[in-house]
Amino acid sequence: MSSSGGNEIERIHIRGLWVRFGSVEAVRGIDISAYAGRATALLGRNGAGKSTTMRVLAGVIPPTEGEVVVDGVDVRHDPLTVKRSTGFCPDVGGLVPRATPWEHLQLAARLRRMQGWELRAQDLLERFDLGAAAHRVTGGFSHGMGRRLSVVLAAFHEPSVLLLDEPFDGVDPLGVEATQRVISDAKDRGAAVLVSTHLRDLAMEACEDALVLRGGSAVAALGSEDLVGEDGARAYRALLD
Ligand SMILES: Nc1ncnc2c1ncn2[C@@H]1O[C@H](COP(=O)(O)OP(=O)(O)OP(=O)(O)O)[C@@H](O)[C@H]1O
Repeated sequence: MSSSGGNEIERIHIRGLWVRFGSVEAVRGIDISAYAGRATALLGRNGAGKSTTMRVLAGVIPPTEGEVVVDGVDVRHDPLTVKRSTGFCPDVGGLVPRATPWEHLQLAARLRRMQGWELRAQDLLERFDLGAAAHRVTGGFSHGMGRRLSVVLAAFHEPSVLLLDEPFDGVDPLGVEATQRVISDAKDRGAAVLVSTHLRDLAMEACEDALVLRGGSAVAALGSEDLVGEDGARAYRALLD
């Protein structure tokens, strides 16, 4: 962990990140700083490099080049610690079709040696309206139910870095509200939150900062007030062209 010019704790520190898949340059030299108690929106068109950046931060794929430090740990040196300390809601997948939400939470608790996890698990499932489905296999879940469970799993162990990739996609208003509360609770306990989404208005409600990616590069770092409402929509559109 390092500190910004003020007294903020920098929980995500990316400098000169490049990710290549063969000849495809998914991420082309981006820098990101994200701080304790703040949420940052990662915006950009399809293929801009948002999910790839999230996966690197979660320790799922290695950076091709560049420095990526998550809560003081270099992902290149210790991806396992990074995996444990982050909470990651991937844009797709991540759920075991033959397991129930309760079994997912049980496994997550065992892997992290969490004590007294049951009450928190129950509370999160209720908040996300998944209480009645707690013992149903996820293979039969609707898209929105799967999204909501993925957010629950990411937030469950109260990580210091919460990474939510398209958490609002196909989620109903109650699920959106529960997700906004998870983001705000995470900020209150000092986590840094990164939210990748196409839903600019929802992102601006949850986030203080925004980073716009285009073709794997960062084209703007803004405060959320710059991207709100119709003026914000126009400003955002201009950044995408
Ligand atoms: N495993 C992979 N192998 C090859 N190319 C990949 C792989 N993952 C991502 N890419 C490519 O990298 C680029 C960035 O993809 P990425 O998924 O990061 O974009 P995104 O901004 O999350 O897009 P979306 O909004 O559609 O989810 C795209 O051109 C994509 O095809």
